Amino acid sequence: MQLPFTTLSAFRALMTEAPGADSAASNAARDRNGQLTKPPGALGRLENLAIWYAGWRGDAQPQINAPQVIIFAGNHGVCAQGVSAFPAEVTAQMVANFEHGGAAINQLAKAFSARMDVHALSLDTPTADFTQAPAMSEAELLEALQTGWAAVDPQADLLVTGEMGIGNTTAAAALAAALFGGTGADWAGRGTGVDDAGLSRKAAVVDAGLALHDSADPLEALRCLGGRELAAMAGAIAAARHHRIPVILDGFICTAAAAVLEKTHAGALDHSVAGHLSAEGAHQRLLDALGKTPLLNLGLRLGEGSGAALAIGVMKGAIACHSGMSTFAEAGVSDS
Ligand SMILES: O=C(O)c1ccc[n+]([C@@H]2O[C@H](COP(=O)([O-])O)[C@@H](O)[C@H]2O)c1
Ligand SMILES: Cc1cc2nc[nH]c2cc1C
Repeated sequence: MQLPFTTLSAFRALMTEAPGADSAASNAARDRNGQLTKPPGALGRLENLAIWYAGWRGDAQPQINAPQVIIFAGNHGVCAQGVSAFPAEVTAQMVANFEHGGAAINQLAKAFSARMDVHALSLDTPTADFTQAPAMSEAELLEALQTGWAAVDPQADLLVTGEMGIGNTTAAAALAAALFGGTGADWAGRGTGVDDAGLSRKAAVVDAGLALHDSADPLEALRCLGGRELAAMAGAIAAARHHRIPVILDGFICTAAAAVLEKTHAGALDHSVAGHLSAEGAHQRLLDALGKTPLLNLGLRLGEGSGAALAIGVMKGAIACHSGMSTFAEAGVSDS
């Protein structure tokens, strides 16, 4: 596949040139929504979701036939600081589990008839410990962005990006702090389940990373504090915008990765909806900073795209109603 960018500056430029929604399609969808056999507004958020989706697809009466779930995996040097309840080997072990169909996301993707792809990014070469050095070189960041971009099927009509990476809630917390301000204590959470001492350690590790790196530029923050799977998610979400594929964001790590795009170019996440609110403490703060309201709040803190995959069902429901319902005139129902 021919990639549209081979440098970080070309990636930045692509973001500024990215297409917007088709306002004729969203206006026609809004008009159709007003004629469907229900009291005005009775389908709640489903109504605006359908109009939003129609705008991005350029079709006032769209279908969802080809959702894609992509899981990116990466390893993190910052695990050396004792920031996770699990050992780093679990990342590769879970990739094998994804490949054999045994993880939660395999079942959720199947339940909503989504294609699922798994991309492990250089698991044998973890990123550098960001308390000591930038997590990635520019070349490594570029490669991960490109992997993410190329992973998106241009024919998909809905995208979920998920991740697997022991230690990545620490990377995501550091990234969120660099993008939105605040300290480690504001953004660190329990991840896979660290105890109180682990939580304080994570906050201090984030503060050490913030003190070491000049991360005023969002892509530079991603390079210094993030990780390969975060960069790949950012690349995939940017590619989805390029192809006008709506995106459902997953939990804390996915949202932090996506936030890099929004901070690089305001409006870059207009094609994205927050699938769920993770139980990871700072996810609400992150969604607030992005102005996104999650579709679901089920107490999940798994990652691997699970909350977003569940929200495929909500999106499918919204589109089934919008595109399949009869209008008052068609059904012979009195509209007032
Ligand atoms: O998506 C979330 O909000 C989320 C919250 C807590 C943990 N996780 C998952 O757990 C792993 C990171 O946790 P940790 O404790 O190793 O930083 C990683 O594989 C994530 O997919 C994910
Ligand atoms: C077992 C396990 C499964 C996961 N899936 C996503 N992150 C995870 C972290 C752990 C530890």
